[in-house]
Amino acid sequence: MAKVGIIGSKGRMGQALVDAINEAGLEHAGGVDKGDDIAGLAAASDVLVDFSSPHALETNLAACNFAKKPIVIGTTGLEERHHWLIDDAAQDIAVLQTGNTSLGVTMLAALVKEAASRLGADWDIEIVEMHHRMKVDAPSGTALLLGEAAAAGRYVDLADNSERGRDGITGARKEGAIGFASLRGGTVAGDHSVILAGNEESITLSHRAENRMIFARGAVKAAIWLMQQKPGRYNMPEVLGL
Ligand SMILES: NC(=O)C1=CN([C@@H]2O[C@H](COP(=O)(O)OP(=O)(O)OC[C@H]3O[C@@H](n4cnc5c(N)ncnc54)[C@H](OP(=O)(O)O)[C@@H]3O)[C@@H](O)[C@H]2O)C=CC1
Ligand SMILES: O=C(O)C1=N[C@H](C(=O)O)C[C@H](O)C1
Repeated sequence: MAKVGIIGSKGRMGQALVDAINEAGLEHAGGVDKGDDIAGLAAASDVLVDFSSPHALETNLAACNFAKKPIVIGTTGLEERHHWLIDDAAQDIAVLQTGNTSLGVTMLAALVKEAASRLGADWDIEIVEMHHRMKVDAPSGTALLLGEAAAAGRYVDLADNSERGRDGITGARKEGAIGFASLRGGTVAGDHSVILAGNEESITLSHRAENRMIFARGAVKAAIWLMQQKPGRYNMPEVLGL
């Protein structure tokens, strides 16, 4: 039976993961939180799943690389330097990083890419997300993933076209911009809408997470799949065949 180690085990996602691991008939190899022994966990696990903090990423990747174990990274709030670290580690071990492990969001991203590629740049794209009051990063990893999908559909770079944190006299919207807005409150597990606003008509593509088990089940599915892969960097569409 495959042994799954959890990074961020006492957190909201870590707890949901324990249920998903049991539900899938896998073994829980143990878990770590801030200050715990990640090297020991990596040695004891067949695959690791990380829902913790960007601050932990470098150490986590080093431990997985040393033990030659694959890792699923669901942690969000990652910066460019974190993606370089992931690319580097993926030369030696299998790594899957995603802002959202659910089937629904993976499908939504494919629909957003398709819509963005078929509609002209005169259709303005805005991404709105709402999460629980404890969330520490914005925009959400999912919002950024959906922004990347829209940008890929338009064959442009998200970094050159995103508009974040509008406030005050912002001036008119730039043509081709992909806008982000983040709401925080209550216990919302994760709501995302991508609005494509044209002249006198608009389309809204949305996803609502009703609870965290959708993320946990997706992460376990990804972990099982990742154990069979060669070193490299992978994503959820590959796991789900979308
Ligand atoms: N990709 C996806 O589908 C999803 C991603 N997420 C992301 O997962 C992450 C965790 O979310 P959530 O569970 O709600 O957050 P929580 O704050 O509930 O849990 C985070 C856990 O990580 C631990 N942690 C913090 N720093 C470290 C560290 N340096 N090393 C090891 N463990 C550490 C915390 O331990 P301690 O209390 O000791 O600090 C805590 O137990 C977030 O980035 C979130 O956005 C969430 C849901 C789905
Ligand atoms: O922090 C959360 O809770 C979530 N984080 C992920 C994100 O940043 O998109 C995924 C999900 O929406 C829940």
